[in-house]
Amino acid sequence: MSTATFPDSARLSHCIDALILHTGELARLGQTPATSSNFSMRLDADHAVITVSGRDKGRLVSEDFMVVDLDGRAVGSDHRPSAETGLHTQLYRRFPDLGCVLHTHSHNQTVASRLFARRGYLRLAGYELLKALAGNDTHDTAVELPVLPNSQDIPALAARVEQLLDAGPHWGYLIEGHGLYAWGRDMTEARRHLDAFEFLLGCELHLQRFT
Ligand SMILES: CSC[C@@H](O)[C@@H](O)C(=O)COP(=O)(O)O
Ligand SMILES: [Zn+2]
Repeated sequence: MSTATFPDSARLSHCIDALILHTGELARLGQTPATSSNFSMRLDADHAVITVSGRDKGRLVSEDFMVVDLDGRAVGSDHRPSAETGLHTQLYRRFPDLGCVLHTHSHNQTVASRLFARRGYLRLAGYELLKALAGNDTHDTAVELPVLPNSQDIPALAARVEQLLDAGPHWGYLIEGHGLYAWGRDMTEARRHLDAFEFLLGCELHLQRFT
């Protein structure tokens, strides 16, 4: 989109640059197959910039982004925002200091989401990398990564997310047979959370071979 369409065009331009850089990296890591995945950053108290629906996330250019309000309505664009916009905007509404939401469909995320769906969560314990999750300062802890049933009904899925957020602090969640949502106060933190979960899911799947 033209950055001139949003009052704080410098902020919009900065966010689009960061999103293009990180989505390209994640695509090259194989985490955004077949146009899957979606990405957003907060612009201000009432707006976010998010990927247009259906675009190849490995080849994004500025025209593949659009502004939405925090109810998911397009602002200054005729494009359709990500089909999962509601899962982004609910997080921005709930957490005023949240700055970035990343959603990917890696192999590890998809396989783990199926393996642990019945239990409803994946327990990650004793890993040094748990310190990558904001607020954790020791390996000697356990974090539960929730696994929600998949649904094409995004408001219903968002309601399930609200329930799990009510229950305690989270840095992300899996959706069964689908992928991972991770978030942070800015792109750096959201990316660190996503990368930590991706690595830890790989470890847990590897360990499964020995149990
Ligand atoms: C191409 S299948 C994946 C989609 O159904 C969806 O889960 C997804 O992640 C991307 O949807 P999008 O509307 O492009 O944001
Ligand atoms: Zn998805």
